[in-house]
Amino acid sequence: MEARLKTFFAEFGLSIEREKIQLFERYYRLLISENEKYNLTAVTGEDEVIVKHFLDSTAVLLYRDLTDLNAVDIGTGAGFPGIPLKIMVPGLKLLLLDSLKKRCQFLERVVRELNFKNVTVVNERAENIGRQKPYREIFDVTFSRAVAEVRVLLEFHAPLLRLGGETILFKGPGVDDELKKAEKAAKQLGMELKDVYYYRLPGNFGERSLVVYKKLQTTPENYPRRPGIPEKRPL
Ligand SMILES: C[S@@+](CC[C@H](N)C(=O)[O-])C[C@H]1O[C@@H](n2cnc3c(N)ncnc32)[C@H](O)[C@@H]1O
Repeated sequence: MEARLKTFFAEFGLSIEREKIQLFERYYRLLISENEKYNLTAVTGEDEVIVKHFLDSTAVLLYRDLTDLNAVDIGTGAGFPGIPLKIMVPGLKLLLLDSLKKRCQFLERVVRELNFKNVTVVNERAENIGRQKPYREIFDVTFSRAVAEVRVLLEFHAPLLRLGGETILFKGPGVDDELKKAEKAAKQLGMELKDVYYYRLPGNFGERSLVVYKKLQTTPENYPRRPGIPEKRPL
């Protein structure tokens, strides 16, 4: 696996040291051995996991540095993009948030076995944590991959983000419709679309995009609304 990881990371434009390769290998082994028990991922082939999960999660590093930032990964599932980003940027302070208890139990194990510092796992819904004082408006950067449409995600992310912070959403190649639909939500929540970066995964695994919003105003106190409402009645 070491050679495959090196090749794919180099093709993607990122350099990776030996210790990081070893952490990815341990993470891969845990993901595969615990997949049945925790229902973690449909993707299990070595190349596919490396490219579609590991590399894709690190795409943000092609565009910006995350060293020492305070980050939350909302709807992290088996740890994407949070865990690969933590491997690549050991100084990242990270909260891994997911509403599924089983996935959080798996993440606790990853944190223990990979010996991560400054990583917290919270089993909660984004709508609930966003209303709680210790978490509200404290994060420099917030991520989500494959969780919901942009206008729903903005309601999850904006309340957790500090003023001037950035929300980074991992999306497929065609995001124009979603961005248009999210214009009203962005305005209401004090967020502004800053950039959309398009990139191609190595090995013909397809195209993706990163959608970046910046927080310009404090989020009104009535957001996020109660669990389930953002999806049922998006802004
Ligand atoms: C399709 S999975 C994607 C997981 C991971 N981000 C990835 O890219 O592989 C969506 C995850 O979001 C979580 N999720 C969905 N809605 C959520 C919410 N409102 N609050 C917290 N987690 C949520 C689910 O439990 C699930 O693990």
